[in-house]
Amino acid sequence: MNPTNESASKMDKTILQNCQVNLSTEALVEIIEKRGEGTITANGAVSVTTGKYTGRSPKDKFIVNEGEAAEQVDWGSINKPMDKNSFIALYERVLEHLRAQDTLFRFTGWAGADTDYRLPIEVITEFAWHNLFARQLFIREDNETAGKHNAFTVISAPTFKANPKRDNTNSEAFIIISFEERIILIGGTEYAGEIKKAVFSVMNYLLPQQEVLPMHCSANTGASGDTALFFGLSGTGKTTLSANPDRRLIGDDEHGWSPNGIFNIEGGCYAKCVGLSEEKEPQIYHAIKHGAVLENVFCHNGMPDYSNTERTENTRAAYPLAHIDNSIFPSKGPHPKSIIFLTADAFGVLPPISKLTKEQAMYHFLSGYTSKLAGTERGITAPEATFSACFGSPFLPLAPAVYADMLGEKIDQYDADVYLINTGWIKGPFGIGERIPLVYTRAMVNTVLEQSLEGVDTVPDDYFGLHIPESIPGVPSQLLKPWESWESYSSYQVKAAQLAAKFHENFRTFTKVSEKIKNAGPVYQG
Ligand SMILES: Nc1ncnc2c1ncn2[C@@H]1O[C@H](COP(=O)(O)OP(=O)(O)O)[C@@H](O)[C@H]1O
Ligand SMILES: C=C(OP(=O)(O)O)C(=O)O
Ligand SMILES: [Mn+2]
Repeated sequence: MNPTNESASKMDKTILQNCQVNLSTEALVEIIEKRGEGTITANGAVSVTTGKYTGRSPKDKFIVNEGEAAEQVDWGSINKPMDKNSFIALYERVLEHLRAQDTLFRFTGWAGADTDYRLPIEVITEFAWHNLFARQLFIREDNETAGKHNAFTVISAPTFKANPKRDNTNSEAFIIISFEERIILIGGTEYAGEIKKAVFSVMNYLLPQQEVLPMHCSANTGASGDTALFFGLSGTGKTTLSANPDRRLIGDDEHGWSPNGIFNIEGGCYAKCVGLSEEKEPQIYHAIKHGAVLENVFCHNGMPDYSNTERTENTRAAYPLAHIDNSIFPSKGPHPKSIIFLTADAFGVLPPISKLTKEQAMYHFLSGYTSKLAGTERGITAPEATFSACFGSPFLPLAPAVYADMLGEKIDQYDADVYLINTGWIKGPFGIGERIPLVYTRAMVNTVLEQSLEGVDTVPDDYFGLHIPESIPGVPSQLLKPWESWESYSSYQVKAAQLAAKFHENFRTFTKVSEKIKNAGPVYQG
């Protein structure tokens, strides 16, 4: 069976005949320019804007309440149900809309770099640039056609606007997953991040059925095959910190952990561009070239201006892994030795680095304390403290405990060390000032990855019960102990107590967790 063939698709003939399939990067770039969808910047990338939706729109996301999913999904404010009839009616309307287009684009490929666990996907888009995005972000066809059946179909119809009253959506935008029909239906929004994160949500449902842990993390590996994972909610540094000239990149955002090791779900990266500079992030800076897609980046005379946040703070660059010179293909790696939880603390009280015990690791994974950064979700305009279970709750169709239990077993089985690294804000003389400088975070990460923290003395922290290393080469010691940046210990105490209370309050929702894990939270009880 030829995977690009119509027989591999569930889509109707009229639509398939209207699709240009798996066009080359060059052909897509040419079409994008010709159709006026985007312009070519001085560095050769395609530059597009996405109108009103410049970040994900979690309120517009639904899962169809049907079949097995009805039982399995952890329904609530994140996983909102849509009834099957509403879904089918809206799907038919979107198909009608697609049939009326002059041309459509179809990408066929895979999610999952491990051939044992990959999911066949097809992405049908109205816009050529969304197709280029899919080509760069997912895994392209190879000559193997084995397993290429029952593909999950992603439909991106941004110019179709829903009518909430008629269609039972929340707004004109919608992101709807049907596990039974194997369809992701996206409309009303042009933000390409919805496409990749919806596929990730699907993998978060399907992989645990195969005993594989899906993870919202980046991954890289050192010369000796020492793999590291970097978990973190959007904007905490997964992409930035996994790009490291001394280590090989596996992937920047979504991975599976199987009995074979780690595999990337994707074939490309989606980097935040705000404040991007050649000096601080050279690999990402140079990955933005012909074939890359820039989203909502302001350009002056064709020159990208990464400092401009006029359209959004959530400016993005999508490029294939091959644009990073030391990336691994196929993107797989051995079982991890080091696991880093990235958090961006906006209170200025969490230490920039601490080593976690096994119980603390479970506690912090379930808590997922961090800040939502401006722009990645609609309505977020300043850093906002949040608890996002497993550092990725918007993408988890199942209960957090499912993923946490799997992680705990794997940490035990492969004896991985777990660290909490805070890439958030530190107290300055005039308040919660700047973000911890990237050079220092990189120094901390490198120390962890070189296993150089073994045997280093630690200082306990009075509020969170964390173990803080006394010193790290290249990092001012004062920075390691957050209270030393405050004008007085008592002013630090006020904020630390507030945050500890938030941790406890949030953790009350995890009723089934063992006492040992419950007790691994902040030592300060209020
Ligand atoms: N200390 C730091 N550690 C990591 N990232 C930082 C730090 N300070 C500033 N940043 C910036 O924060 C952003 C992190 O975003 P990114 O790596 O894309 O996050 P993620 O991949 O987790 O969504 C980048 O724009 C990076 O330049
Ligand atoms: C693309 C996104 O995630 P991340 O910032 O984790 O790459 C997103 O949250 O829209
Ligand atoms: Mn990222």
